[in-house]
Amino acid sequence: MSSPLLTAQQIVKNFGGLTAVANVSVHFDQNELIGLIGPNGAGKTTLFNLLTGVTPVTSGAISLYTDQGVQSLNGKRPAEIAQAGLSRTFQNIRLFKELSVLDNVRIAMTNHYQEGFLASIFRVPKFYRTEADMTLAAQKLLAIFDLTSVADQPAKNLPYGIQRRLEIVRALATKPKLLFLDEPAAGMNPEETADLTRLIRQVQRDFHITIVLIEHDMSLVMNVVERLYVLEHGALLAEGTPNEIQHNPAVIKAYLGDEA
Ligand SMILES: Nc1ncnc2c1ncn2[C@@H]1O[C@H](COP(=O)(O)OP(=O)(O)OP(=O)(O)O)[C@@H](O)[C@H]1O
Repeated sequence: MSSPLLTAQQIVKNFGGLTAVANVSVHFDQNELIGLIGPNGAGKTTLFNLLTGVTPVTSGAISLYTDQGVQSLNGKRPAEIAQAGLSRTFQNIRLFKELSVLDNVRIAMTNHYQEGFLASIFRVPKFYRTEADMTLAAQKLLAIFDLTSVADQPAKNLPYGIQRRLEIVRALATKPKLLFLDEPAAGMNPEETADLTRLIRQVQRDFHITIVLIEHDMSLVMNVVERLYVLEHGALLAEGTPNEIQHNPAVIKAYLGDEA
């Protein structure tokens, strides 16, 4: 039996008259790799924003299962949610472009515990004793992701696919229990997408974390995830294994129709 990590029950988000997320319930278990798919405007990014505190829910309950019991995430700010163990990447790349690859990772580590960029930049987070320890940990992460040779380069010099990889490293630098990836393969060529697929699998396995992935690239999703949720017009259309989803008539009609 898998144990739950995060549950969202009957989540609703209204933007004025528009219901972007309509009564959606999902659960993500420990060490799971889950896909979230659906047509444009289905509410996928909004759901990520709700779960990570970027946008407040209109109604519904978000609960995180921890060693200390169940913790409600409702009303928590993004920094508090990050501290609770949820980390994410965004659709658009959000690196500090002028800073080195290594500093991008070090800042991500410190951001976990401090609110402001300036306040955090020279502080060492709790889980490292010294700045040297933190730098060593950042270097180790870069090595795992094959980024050692570019550690001293400004992030802006990296090719697009490598920048996206660095974003995942930054999200991992906060030592999350749950990692949300919002279209990590967007804009990548097939070779970069194949590399990324391997990387996501490796991260989930080696870091023993739960990963939730929004993705338009169906080959990536179907190859990598264990379970999928499908959203349409803000509502949950289906849930199942990749095989079940691929054969679900409602999903084929709503989303896979042009690929089936
Ligand atoms: N801040 C906002 N204010 C008003 N409407 C919003 C806001 N954010 C999202 N929406 C609307 O909510 C709906 C869901 O959008 P969302 O971006 O979550 O969809 P998505 O499934 O992530 O789409 P895509 O695959 O194109 O990224 C859309 O109709 C969108 O226009």
